[in-house]
Amino acid sequence: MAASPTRDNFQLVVILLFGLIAVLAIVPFAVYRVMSGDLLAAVVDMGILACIIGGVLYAWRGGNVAYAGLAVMLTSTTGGLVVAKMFGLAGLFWMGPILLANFLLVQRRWALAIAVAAIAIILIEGSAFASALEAWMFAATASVTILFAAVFASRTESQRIRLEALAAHDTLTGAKNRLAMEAALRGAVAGRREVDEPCGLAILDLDHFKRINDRHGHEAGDRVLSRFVAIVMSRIRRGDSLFRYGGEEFVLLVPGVDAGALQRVAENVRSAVEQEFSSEHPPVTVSIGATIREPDDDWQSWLGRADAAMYRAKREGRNRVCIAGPGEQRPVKAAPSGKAPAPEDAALS
Ligand SMILES: Nc1nc2c(ncn2[C@@H]2O[C@H](COP(=O)(O)OP(=O)(O)OP(=O)(O)O)[C@@H](O)[C@H]2O)c(=O)[nH]1
Repeated sequence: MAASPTRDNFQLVVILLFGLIAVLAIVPFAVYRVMSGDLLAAVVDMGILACIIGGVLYAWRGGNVAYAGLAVMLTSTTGGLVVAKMFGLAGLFWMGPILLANFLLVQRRWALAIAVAAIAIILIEGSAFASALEAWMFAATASVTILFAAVFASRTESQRIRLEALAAHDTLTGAKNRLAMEAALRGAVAGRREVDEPCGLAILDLDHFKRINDRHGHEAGDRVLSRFVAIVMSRIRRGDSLFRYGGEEFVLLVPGVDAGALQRVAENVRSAVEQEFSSEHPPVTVSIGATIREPDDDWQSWLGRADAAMYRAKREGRNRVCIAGPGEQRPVKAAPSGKAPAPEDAALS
């Protein structure tokens, strides 16, 4: 099933909602202006609406949401200024919601800068006010409004960033989680069509991890998992990503490497783990299966090949790196009649 474009895109959702609210708010006024013979005002209303809808459609059809947000903000704020000029104090009522919405549409500093500029233009132009007191009251209320909006936007932003980090990371080890892994592998396979650079993938599985739990307890096992992740993270580049695939199994995505470089990265990780845990009893080691993305891979076949190589590393004695051969697959043992074939896991226990 195709993913909805709004599912993971908060900014796109905000822009779409803004467009919907703009239609609901502006269309009745445009109709009223036409019916009361004020065609110029109706044209202004429809012009503002057309520009906002253009920005919304651009974002919806895959355009850059940051640019779309800026375009929608500039259109609505300019529209608000024109309406204030045409209708005086009554037209100024629109500026409150417009300046508030800007904090949802674009980054805080842009919203703040545009709000200050819009308030300054209205005050300097001055035709909306019958007295200095009115101008002061507008300046004070508008300033308080944008200050609250800025504080609220800042809190919302930091909470959203924390929630996104929580949703993408494994809480025990800090590695990215399986959900993030699937998205990253899908992206790497799709990106192949745009950038023709090689990309490596490795599965890292701790050896005999059950023994650590059995001898030292589950909490000691947890500490080993966290230390393992810290060791791997210290050996990989900024653009590489480590994911917890499940239990004591991890996936490492290494963009921009060929098979030789991938083997060196994996070997470096393997020997670092061996060294760092050499004084433990039992010693902790890792088996690694790695492979380069092939032109006709989907993410599952790519991962499956790395898994087959990791399985071979286990069979060949553990604590080693195996690079998948072309078309390598995890062997299956003959199943009893009537049952689906199962991987030869029994041989590893
Ligand atoms: N402490 C701890 N243990 C975990 C966690 N997740 C999975 N495990 C344990 O990891 C162990 C995995 O055992 P196996 O699948 O038999 O693998 P293994 O002992 O590493 O053996 P090989 O992979 O064949 O080398 C099980 O005992 C799980 O309980 C976790 O989050 N914390």
